[in-house]
Amino acid sequence: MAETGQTQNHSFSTDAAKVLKLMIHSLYSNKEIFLRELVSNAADASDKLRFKALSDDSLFEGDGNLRVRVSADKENNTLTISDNGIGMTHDQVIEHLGTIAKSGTAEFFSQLSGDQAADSQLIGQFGVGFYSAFIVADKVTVRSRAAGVLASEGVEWVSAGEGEFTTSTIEKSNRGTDIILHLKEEETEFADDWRLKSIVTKYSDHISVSVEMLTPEVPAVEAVEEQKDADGNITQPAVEAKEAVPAKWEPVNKATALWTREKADVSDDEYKEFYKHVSHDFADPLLWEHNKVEGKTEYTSLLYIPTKAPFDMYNREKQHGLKLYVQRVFIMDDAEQFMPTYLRFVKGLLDSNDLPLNVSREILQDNKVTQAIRKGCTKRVLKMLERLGKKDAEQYQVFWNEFGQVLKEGPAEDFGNKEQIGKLLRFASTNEDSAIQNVSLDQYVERMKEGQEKIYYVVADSFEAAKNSPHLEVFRKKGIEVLLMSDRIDEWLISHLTEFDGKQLQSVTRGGLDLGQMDDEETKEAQEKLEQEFDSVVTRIKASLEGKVKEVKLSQRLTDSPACIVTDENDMSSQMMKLMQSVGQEVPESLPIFEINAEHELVKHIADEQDDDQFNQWTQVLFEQAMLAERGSLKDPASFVTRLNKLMLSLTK
Ligand SMILES: Nc1ncnc2c1ncn2[C@@H]1O[C@H](COP(=O)(O)OP(=O)(O)OP(=O)(O)O)[C@@H](O)[C@H]1O
Repeated sequence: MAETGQTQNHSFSTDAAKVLKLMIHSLYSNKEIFLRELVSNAADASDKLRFKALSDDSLFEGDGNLRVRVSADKENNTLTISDNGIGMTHDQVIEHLGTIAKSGTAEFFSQLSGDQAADSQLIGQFGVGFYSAFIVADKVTVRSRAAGVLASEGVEWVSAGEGEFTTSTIEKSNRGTDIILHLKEEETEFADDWRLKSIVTKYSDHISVSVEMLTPEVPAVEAVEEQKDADGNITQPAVEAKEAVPAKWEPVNKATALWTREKADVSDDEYKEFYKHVSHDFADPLLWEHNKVEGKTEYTSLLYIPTKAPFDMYNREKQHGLKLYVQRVFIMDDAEQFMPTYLRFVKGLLDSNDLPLNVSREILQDNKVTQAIRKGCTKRVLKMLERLGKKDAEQYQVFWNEFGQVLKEGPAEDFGNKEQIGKLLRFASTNEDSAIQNVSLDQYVERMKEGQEKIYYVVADSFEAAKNSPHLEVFRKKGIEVLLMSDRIDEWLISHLTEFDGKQLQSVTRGGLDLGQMDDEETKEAQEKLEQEFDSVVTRIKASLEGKVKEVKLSQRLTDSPACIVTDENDMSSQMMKLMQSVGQEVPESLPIFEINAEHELVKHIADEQDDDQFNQWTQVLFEQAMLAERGSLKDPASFVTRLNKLMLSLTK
């Protein structure tokens, strides 16, 4: 560490100047939020100290009255946010304030467009926290001393937000952090007490730490005796003596932890502001629920569903979870034990009366109370979403578009709530043939045709591929709805969601197609007749494709295409094979079933072909075409092209 007074120069770890410039530009129209961010950090620092002091009281250094102070100096155009929380060491300052952003930043910032409205949403998702100070300041000084270290081990961090910062060791007698903003010339409004007070009450009323501002000194008043002129008229009224009232720090926020209040006493705006404090999100939440649970396990939960997904939501390793309080004392951030991974977008907090104050992540892991709360919270979120889905389809769609992919991990992770999660899923379907995923399984079941027993779906690489799959032909003809799935996770989802509402989910590309009672007797008879007629052709094709197919069948699913590939009931689906291959996994060899459409002109043509060589060529081409349509690639594409060319050439003769 440097000697006191010695200054060290550092560079920010990313393209900081650019990032800051973009951020300032994007957030400028809502610049006052910098104060919310800084007060929020200061309140967090107080919470952290209170928690640490549970096991080491001496960290309070005799001052357990934790508060945040906001003060302005008009003359020097500065604004100071000061806390007596946990503070930071020299190394922590470099770690926390020297990294403008976390991993994935470069990629994230490449998405910014220069359009202020769109960018501010993106930046909000990203969370700028401390650095929002640079929206209004051209220089920021941070002076901090960590709780429990010597006064001489304070640290000062200074930066103009242009890619570099300096640190030096300072003497700081009081514990905690002072953030001093040297306001830009045009931002004098933030050195005005009234303005500051109104921002603090607007954004920070609900946080549990007291935010104080200095009420200026009222000077003493000397007593004056009443004086009258000769006619008895008062020329000088009496003035009573008053003692000077010294300047005083007074709380300007309510400082009652919002979740401890009665629901009926909390306004929507207060819930929204509190969300921004706990989540570091800039946008309003989509919905929330606040509950006091009584009974065997007692706790309060305040759970929020965000409107926008954070930029790194798909990273399953990313920290997530709820803030945990025990008897109103902050214990930890990101307590992931209370939410399953597929609900990792849920933000908010829990306050438990049943956990010990010295609870650690390890204790939480294997704890009955944790399990009961997790179960309760999971059910609550699922219910909350189900209600939204029923009440407001438009809002639900906003949710689904942001978080649907994550929710699809649910049935695999949370078997017990499979049916409940199933109700929340939305898919594209042949009902509308649009890529928008807005069909629920309940809606599907409602629309099922008479005699239809299963829920049909197709999984493909893209929506277009799913929509145009030859396997859908007979379903379209009969007017049976099929769910069109094309998200990467869908195959995984469907392998865990095999039933809904007592109805089996059935892939249209798999196994024998049994449309059950939906085929009338006439159709069945016609099919049997065709099968007899084509018996020898099928045997011939089978011989021609020896070693390449498991079986050859007359298709019941095709109307327009000559042939298609079907996966045997117990084999791995084409989509799962592709998924495994894409992550470098070995895929067990399994032969497909080849189905031909006896009504198709090409198939009729082959059936009549007497020349064995020609017959083989046609069969191979039909087979390879079907493989291409289903799997997207061929083992030997060059031979396919040669064969096709040869056949086309023969047609020109
Ligand atoms: N007043 C403070 N006292 C102690 N530590 C602080 C203070 N302000 C900031 N920090 C530290 O600096 C870190 C970075 O703060 P910053 O506001 O940039 O991000 P954040 O609050 O962690 O999250 P987000 O980026 O989502 O806002 C904090 O996590 C905290 O460790």
